[in-house]
Amino acid sequence: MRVDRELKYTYPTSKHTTPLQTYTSNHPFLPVTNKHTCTLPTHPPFHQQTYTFNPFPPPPTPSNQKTHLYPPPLPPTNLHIPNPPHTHPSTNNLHIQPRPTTTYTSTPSLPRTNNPPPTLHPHPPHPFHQQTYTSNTPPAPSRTNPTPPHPFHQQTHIQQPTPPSLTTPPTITHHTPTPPHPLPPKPPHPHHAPRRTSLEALHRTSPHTRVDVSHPRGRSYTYSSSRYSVNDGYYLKTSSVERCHALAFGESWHRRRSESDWQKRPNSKNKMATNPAGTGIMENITPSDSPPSPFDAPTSSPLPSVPPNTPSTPSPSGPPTTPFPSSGQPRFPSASQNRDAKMPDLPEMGENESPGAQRQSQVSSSSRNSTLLRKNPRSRGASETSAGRIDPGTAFPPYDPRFSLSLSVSAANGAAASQLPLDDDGRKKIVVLGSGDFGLALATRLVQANYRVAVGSRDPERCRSKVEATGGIPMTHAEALRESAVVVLAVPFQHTGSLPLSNLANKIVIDSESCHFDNETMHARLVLYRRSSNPKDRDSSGRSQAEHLQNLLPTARVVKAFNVLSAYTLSRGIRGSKEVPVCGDDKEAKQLVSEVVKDLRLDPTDLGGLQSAREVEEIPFQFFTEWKFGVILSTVVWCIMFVVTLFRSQLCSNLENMHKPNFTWDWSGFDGIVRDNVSSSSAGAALTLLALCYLPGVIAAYIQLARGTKYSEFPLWLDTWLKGRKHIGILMLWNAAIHAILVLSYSMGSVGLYDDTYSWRGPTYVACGAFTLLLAGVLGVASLPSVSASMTWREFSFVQSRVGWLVLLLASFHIIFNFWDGLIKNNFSCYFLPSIAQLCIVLPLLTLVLKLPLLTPCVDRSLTRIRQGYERVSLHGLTGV
Ligand SMILES: NC(=O)C1=CN([C@@H]2O[C@H](COP(=O)(O)OP(=O)(O)OC[C@H]3O[C@@H](n4cnc5c(N)ncnc54)[C@H](OP(=O)(O)O)[C@@H]3O)[C@@H](O)[C@H]2O)C=CC1
Ligand SMILES: [Cu+2]
Repeated sequence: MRVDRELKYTYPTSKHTTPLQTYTSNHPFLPVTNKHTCTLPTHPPFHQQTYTFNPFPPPPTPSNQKTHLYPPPLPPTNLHIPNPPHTHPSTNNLHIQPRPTTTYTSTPSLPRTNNPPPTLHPHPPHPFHQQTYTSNTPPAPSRTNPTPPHPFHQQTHIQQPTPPSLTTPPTITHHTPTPPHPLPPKPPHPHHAPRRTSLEALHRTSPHTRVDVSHPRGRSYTYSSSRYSVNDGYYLKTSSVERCHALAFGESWHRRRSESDWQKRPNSKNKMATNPAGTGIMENITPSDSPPSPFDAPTSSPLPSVPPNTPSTPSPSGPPTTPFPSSGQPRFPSASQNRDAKMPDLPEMGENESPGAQRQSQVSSSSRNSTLLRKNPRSRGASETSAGRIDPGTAFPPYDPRFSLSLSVSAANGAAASQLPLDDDGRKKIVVLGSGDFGLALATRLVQANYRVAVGSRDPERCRSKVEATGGIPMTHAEALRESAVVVLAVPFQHTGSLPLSNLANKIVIDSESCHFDNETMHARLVLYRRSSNPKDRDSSGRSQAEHLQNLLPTARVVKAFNVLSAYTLSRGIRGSKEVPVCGDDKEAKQLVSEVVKDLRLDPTDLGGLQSAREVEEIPFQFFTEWKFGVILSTVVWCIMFVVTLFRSQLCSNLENMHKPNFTWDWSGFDGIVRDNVSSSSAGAALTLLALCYLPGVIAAYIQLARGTKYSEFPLWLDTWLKGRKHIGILMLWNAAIHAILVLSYSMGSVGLYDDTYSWRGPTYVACGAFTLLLAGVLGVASLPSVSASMTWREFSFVQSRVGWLVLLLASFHIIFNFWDGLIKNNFSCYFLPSIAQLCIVLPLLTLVLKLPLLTPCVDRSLTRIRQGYERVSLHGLTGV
């Protein structure tokens, strides 16, 4: 008796869009038992499959001789056996024969188990029974071109991908069938969906790929070392990656800030959408740029998917992505990623225009750096390519939104770093040129890290004592350069020409210079660099010193590093970790320098190519760049409040009486300026700033809902606003604290809390104020990088979003209960100026009112889907399904 057996595995690949994928293979199983488990030894447990065997094994025939030791790559989540002749009409099944058939369909709605699938047919199929395998995909080929079936094995193969072989991992092909139903398929319940982390999927598709994951929040160094090894790859726990909306290949989830930026990386999105193994699994790795927001429904599948049939190339009409750096997070010409990766993108990593392989190597770097790179609004080109993605729903965004996720991937088979030469004692040898403050401080740290440091000087005898005090060895430049192939330049750039440059040929030269020490020169250079909005001009006029050095030393491999440190902190010993951006065009040299940085107990951050040095060199000279927006905003708000209180409390009474005879200026009211005006101005400013923390997220949500996609750019003002929320929040806390302190110190006695006029409102509003202050403090503390780094993403999101909204509500009640009557009434005195309570309650109420519709289930669901990558109308011209 011969039975041809086919197993058909159908499973959903995408939550919203997907056509079911069907894998069919012939398995002449042995009839040992009717239960057998095959496990792929090199894969995670979810590969375990259970097979049920037909008791009637077919003898090998020419058409049926393939032996598969391993099951197909993706296991059936369930085998669902409908009554053979009746299949649901909506599945577009093809029935060749109405005779007894065995139909295997996996349905996402059934719980996935490891139990053996049910017997293939309630009755053992007759060997000659024709078996028909149905698929949810249109079976046109089999209808039009039916291969004459073997007389004993009449079969209809609606889809027959290449069966898995023993040696090469099977590939999964994507089919883009007509959607069987006009409505998108219901997303599988998260518990039923196959649980694969993004990195597991990545690991499966590219098992020899190394994945570095850093935490989406906080400075990258916090998590830069968190790697979890699995087999020969790396993966991170589900929660970490999925919650962060991990990104594939560390790129492409960045938001594109401008057309020119987009043009710099025309293939970035393609890189994300097409995975190297061609398996399509990568679609589970979502380029979702925004971290989970308050609107992210917990019911969403852990891995939001991108519609597979959505072209990944953007429309030529404009930059398609959302504002985020997602993070997330990329401004560098080399780095992108993700997010943007934002991020984002990470979500917004450094993005470089450099194409191809160089770009790949930069990808890993770009994600990383971001914390150190403050966005300079004036230098949009290269720097802004790394735009981070921000979660509009979280009031205090991560320390650097470009870090919403930094996920970098680099090929593990890349060249290994060359080794530093060792001395007889096994110490690594390195050269420091220059015996100035920085050279000596660096030498000290290197010696502490068990390096043999040759300090090159124009006059070794003169600096001998200083150098020897560090543990270094004073030498002439030429002597020192014979010591090692790795040289740190600790000589001011303008004196580089007096060094024996020919001796630097073929060496790895670490340029530690930030900017010219000469203020005038430095200023000139920065102006030159920032003046032009055209990246081309900047390339020609604003080249970094590291690039100049590379031009000067064409055979050397220049790496920029250490410039963000100061001699002072180096010599005193840095507590904890410190991020040190490293950039250079030579990957191997960069890797080696990174090792040196690590040896000094610092955290190297790969920023990609040497061009990134343009921004790296400016880092030490940035001056509260990120705070600018928040400080200006809060100052303006506070001043408005103060002027209003000044008029209403002090000026108006005088101004209105000025025309009266015998008018004399009444100064009595001015006594309370510090006590009352400052207190109420601070209170009003605090409440307004709190609303301003949450308002942009609400506006962003409406924009996303209106556009039906998150892959479109927010207006610049909104983008700036979103990114400034953290600082606005901290300044809000500052104002609230001032108000609380002043009220407690001066006003408590005069408030009359327990007057009859206040009745229950007195204690209530005070309690609201107290809780507001307390919870606002929690918000502020949770936004500290060290604190947020210790929280999970969900905890962080909960605090910044849910608790934040609660604070806004309590603060509004604090005002409402206090000024119960005065909120509505206005006696229109004092030039129609509103009272401070009326003024400061407007924005909170507006924000709360706008937020309410977003909480309704249908709107919430739509928004959640959009933020998971669903596009109602794709930017690429296709309609999302
Ligand atoms: N100071 C700091 O905190 C930091 C400095 N840096 C960078 O490190 C570099 C050195 O800084 P720093 O040590 O503070 O500077 P210093 O002026 O203290 O030292 C510079 C050293 O360079 C050598 N030098 C000076 N003039 C010449 C010349 N004409 N030809 C050859 N060598 C010369 C001298 O060493 P000798 O007499 O032995 O030849 C001198 O000690 C700079 O590029 C700076 O940007 C980077 C980060 C922090
Ligand atoms: Cu108050």
